Amino acid sequence: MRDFGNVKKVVVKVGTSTVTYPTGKLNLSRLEKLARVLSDIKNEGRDVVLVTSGAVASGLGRLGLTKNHKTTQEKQALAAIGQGILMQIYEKLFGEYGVVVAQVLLTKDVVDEEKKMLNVKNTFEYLFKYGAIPIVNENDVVAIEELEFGDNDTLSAYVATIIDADLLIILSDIDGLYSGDPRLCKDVKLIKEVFEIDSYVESIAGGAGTVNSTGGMQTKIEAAKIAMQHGIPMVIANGENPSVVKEILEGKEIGTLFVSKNTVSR
Ligand SMILES: Nc1ncnc2c1ncn2[C@@H]1O[C@H](COP(=O)(O)OP(=O)(O)O)[C@@H](O)[C@H]1O
Ligand SMILES: N[C@@H](CCC(=O)OP(=O)(O)O)C(=O)O
Repeated sequence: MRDFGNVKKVVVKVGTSTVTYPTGKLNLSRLEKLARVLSDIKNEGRDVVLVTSGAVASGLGRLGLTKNHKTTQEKQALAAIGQGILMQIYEKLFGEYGVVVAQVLLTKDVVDEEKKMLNVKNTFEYLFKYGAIPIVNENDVVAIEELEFGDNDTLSAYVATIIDADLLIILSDIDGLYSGDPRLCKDVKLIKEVFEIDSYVESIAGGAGTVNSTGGMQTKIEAAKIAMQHGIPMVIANGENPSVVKEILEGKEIGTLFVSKNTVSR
């Protein structure tokens, strides 16, 4: 068993493959379960942040387009269309559980500028005071790094450091970090715990698995580095059934845990 009994602040990141179908349409049954479990862990008394991808895919889905060969500018416009679609469904689903949500669009440079970072930190603080669940995505109209490198994973790690989270959970379309990309290699094994991001870990992390996703395991390892440097444990788990979030918090050994050896248990 893992000891997450004292986790007060938790950041949960969901990838494009978790919230949308390859058609770009919303995966409603999954989103319903996600809203339910996050509302539930909020009711337990925790501060919860949801970092969500899926804006570009939702834009594609709404327009009936496919991803192939979209330019960065096209993706920016699609993200602007899709972001509203995402917020509309989150507003509806969390609203059913009486939970207030807030849209927070960020760019990663907030961590480089003290003034901006303080503004963001203060906003999160008041959102928690108001009992809201901040729903974060990158501001793709302003920043293009993520659209090119698929980096909501590292954005979620930055958010975890800004709010001084006790745990970061990344939900993906795979059970965790394997000894090789299961889509490409046979006989790969799930790695349960990683205590250090060394050259071996970097070497086994490959790119994205599905048509609308970006970043793959590489950006999740980058996220783990950031989290571990700040003493924040991170778990990668399969978001197929979002109720795993609750099980992870209960200490069940699900997915891959990244924890620096000198991190005291939170
Ligand atoms: N070593 C690895 N272990 C697990 N998955 C890997 C690995 N290397 C590459 N991948 C790929 O990373 C994918 C998950 O990342 P990604 O496609 O970006 O999804 P998400 O939308 O959840 O961010 C997996 O489906 C898998 O194909
Ligand atoms: N801001 C983009 C996120 C792109 C991205 O990082 O996607 P993913 O690899 O699925 O987490 C969007 O909402 O489409």
